[in-house]
Amino acid sequence: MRLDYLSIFPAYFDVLDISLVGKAAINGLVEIHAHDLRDWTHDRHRTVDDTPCGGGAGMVMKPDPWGEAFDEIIGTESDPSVHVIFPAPSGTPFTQSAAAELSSAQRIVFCCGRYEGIDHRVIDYARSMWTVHEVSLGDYVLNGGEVAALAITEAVVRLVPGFMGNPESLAEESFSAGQDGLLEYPLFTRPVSWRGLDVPEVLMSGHHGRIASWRRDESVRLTRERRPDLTDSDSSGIH
Ligand SMILES: Nc1cc(-c2ccc3ccn(Cc4ccccc4)c3c2)n[nH]1
Repeated sequence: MRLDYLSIFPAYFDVLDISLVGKAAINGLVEIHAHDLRDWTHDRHRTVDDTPCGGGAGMVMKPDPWGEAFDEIIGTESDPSVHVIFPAPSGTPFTQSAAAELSSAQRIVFCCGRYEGIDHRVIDYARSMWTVHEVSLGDYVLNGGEVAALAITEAVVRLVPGFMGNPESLAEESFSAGQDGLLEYPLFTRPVSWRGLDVPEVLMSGHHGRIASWRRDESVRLTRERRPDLTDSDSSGIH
């Protein structure tokens, strides 16, 4: 899997060399390429923004640098196997199932906007050439797309076959299909007693049936408390 990042702050992606994603890069599972959008400007000030047509506050990212960067990084041929991701507050909420779908992609290009956003013709052009995803991380406002690109990268790469040492652990995570779309139950490890707080006895009983039942009950309880929106979905085991 090749991952490209287009941004006016490409150094944001240096962190990928440190983390787990860095290991995947070393193992050849993923290739990481960060690019400075200003490399595709031609004026002395390396300008990437301009005032919004129709007025309004803030600045909008000009289409020209994006188009030239696309030509060089992706090419001028249409290819639906290339996934181009535009993080945006107006995007579709990013989900675990979207991460799972993207984990089989061979090529993902993250377009990280700043200012008030990117000229919409850039997205329209990308849609005419590749498979485009406008995604939101959640209902809160970031200053640009870089943090969202990092989060999406981690969610996707950890699902790439061969990346996780123990793929079985993926099945038990919150939001995974194996968890029936429920939140993960509380976790404990040694010591059994810590600052007057004890591990639930059932977990020390060695009785696998009771342990499984306790964990299920805890997942249902937590999901009902914190994410009632998940309790009605078809994928959840509770209705
Ligand atoms: N989930 C999520 C995504 C973003 C996001 C993504 C890309 C950009 C590019 C510029 N901004 C700043 C901005 C703030 C408010 C309104 C419009 C643009 C971005 C924010 N915020 N929150």
